[in-house]
Amino acid sequence: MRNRGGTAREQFAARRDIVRLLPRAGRRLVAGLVAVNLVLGCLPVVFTVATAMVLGRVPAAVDAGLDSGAWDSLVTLFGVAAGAFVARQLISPAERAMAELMTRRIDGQVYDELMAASLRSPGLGPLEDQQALDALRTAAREVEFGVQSPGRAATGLLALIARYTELTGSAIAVGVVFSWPAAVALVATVMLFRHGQRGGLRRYAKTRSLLAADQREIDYLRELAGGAAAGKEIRVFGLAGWLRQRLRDTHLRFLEPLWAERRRIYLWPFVWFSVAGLTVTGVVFAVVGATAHEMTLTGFVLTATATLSLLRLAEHYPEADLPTAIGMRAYDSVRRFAEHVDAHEEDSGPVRRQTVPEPVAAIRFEQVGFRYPGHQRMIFDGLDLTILVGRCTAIVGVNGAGKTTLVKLLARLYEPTAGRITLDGVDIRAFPVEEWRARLSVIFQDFVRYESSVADNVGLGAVGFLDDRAGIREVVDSVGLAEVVDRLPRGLDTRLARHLTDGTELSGGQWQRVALARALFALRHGSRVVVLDEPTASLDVRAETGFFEEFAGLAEGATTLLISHRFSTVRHADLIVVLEHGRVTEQGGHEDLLARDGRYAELFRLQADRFVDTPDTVRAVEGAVR
Ligand SMILES: Nc1ncnc2c1ncn2[C@@H]1O[C@H](COP(=O)(O)OP(=O)(O)OP(=O)(O)O)[C@@H](O)[C@H]1O
Repeated sequence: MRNRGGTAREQFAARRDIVRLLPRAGRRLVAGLVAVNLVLGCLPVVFTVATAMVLGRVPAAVDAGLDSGAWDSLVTLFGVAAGAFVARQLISPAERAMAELMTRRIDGQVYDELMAASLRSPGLGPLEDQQALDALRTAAREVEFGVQSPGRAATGLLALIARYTELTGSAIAVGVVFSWPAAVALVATVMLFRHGQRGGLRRYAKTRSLLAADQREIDYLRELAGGAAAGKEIRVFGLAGWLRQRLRDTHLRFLEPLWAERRRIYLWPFVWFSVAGLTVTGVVFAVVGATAHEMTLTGFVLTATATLSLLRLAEHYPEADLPTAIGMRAYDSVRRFAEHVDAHEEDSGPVRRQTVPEPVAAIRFEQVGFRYPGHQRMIFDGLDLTILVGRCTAIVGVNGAGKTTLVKLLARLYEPTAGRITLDGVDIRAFPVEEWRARLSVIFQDFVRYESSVADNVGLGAVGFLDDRAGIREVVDSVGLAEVVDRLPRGLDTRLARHLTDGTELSGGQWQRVALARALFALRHGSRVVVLDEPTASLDVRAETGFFEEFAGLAEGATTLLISHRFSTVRHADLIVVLEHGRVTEQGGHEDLLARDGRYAELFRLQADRFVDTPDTVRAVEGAVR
């Protein structure tokens, strides 16, 4: 991770990075904000000088009377001071509006960059890599809410122009009318104090970044407490108290180091500033007092007010200090995330551009080895598996055997760490990943329930054909959803989300049929291989019994990979493969495997027994009821 903020060189690099972001806001806006900040920096100096001159000239003007030139010049100077004051009041809101616009433009582009990096990744690697996820979440949170974002860092940097212009102007005033050494001493005091304070802020920023994991846990717990997803279980299990306590503990763990750091930032600079500031002011005023008889009234007033203005500039600049200290961390995170994505991309080897041929014989896993990034455990080790084209292959295995992982490898969401997967002898890495995926239609166990219309939920199986309404209608009817859809208030256009106006919610089984329809729709539009991960998990017994015949009819001719715990679902498959300990341990037809009396037969009988009323099971159930 880049460590911003330690040495002067790193601070310079951080500033340079902010400057590089500025052109994203548009040259005219940047030039406008620079000009406005320069003016905002000059106006207080003009006000101070004009006021001092007004005060210095009052005695002479009073002596000379209302019709005198001295009185006129007094009125003119008063007009200048008042003008400077009013102009500042008017220009400040304009500066804030321009700064808002700049923040939005820069953050918008940085967010786009982040999303592009996130979606650019062909695989899931970066989204399951803990460090990459940390970077993604930090970046997304800051940029999305624009609190301490890169956009704020950019506007904060420009706001410094106003502060330092005022500082320079006030120092010049003190130097010209009083003493250059005093001006230098005052500026040095101001800068020293600023340095100390910014050091504190940098430490604060660092502490904050070290607490990213706690911040993530807070986000998660908040989502859990406020979201509908966990709402049922929290209420049924009475988890509200546990959740509140955990939120409180995590919050405290997160906030306590921050509070401590904040105390250090506010307390010690305040003490040092008081000591140093009072000493320098005391010395300046002592010298002013001693030489007052040699000074004009204007010089005296100007020295006093400019000195006080200068010292006021040693304070914390809320519009600039925190945003420049923290804002770029989000941008660093965007870059770190993009680097992770690129690193994962390199892992998947060079992209070759061979066109995916029409499958003829088989897809083969050849001596495939795989472990998840960042994990040591081999999920597959020397896996050989053949998926025959045009046939239905079923994969069975206990929980955690690697069935879903196998699908992820097939869809190239991950690449094997050893061996290869081939289509008719060609390594699938030779095909452009998006072209390969267009030939696959995968419905995962946790398929996505898009908060969109029924038509979209089906049509997203082949996004280029979303306007094929007739095709969507046909697959919806073929999976037995016709009646359900006809009863919906807006038919196919009903949105499937209860919280949306006119939206509705489907049952688990109905959703599963929607997912099946999505797979079938993909098949109509160019996909050749259908993969269904637990397709009957939410179907009722009647629907499950008929599932295989129905689906086989609908997906006629397609290569099907079926993953299920339910043996009643897989028993009709052409080939059943038992996956265990990262390898294929048995394969064959249902009857074959039963006759072999191995693992498949054992698991099949175990499941079948649950549905057969043997005297033993009847006795057991009756005993349990009594
Ligand atoms: N993203 C991941 N990162 C690390 N390990 C993972 C990841 N996903 C799965 N695993 C591990 O890989 C193994 C295989 O998981 P997989 O989901 O493929 O099993 P499965 O056979 O589909 O299980 P189930 O029948 O329960 O759905 C498990 O031990 C799991 O802990």
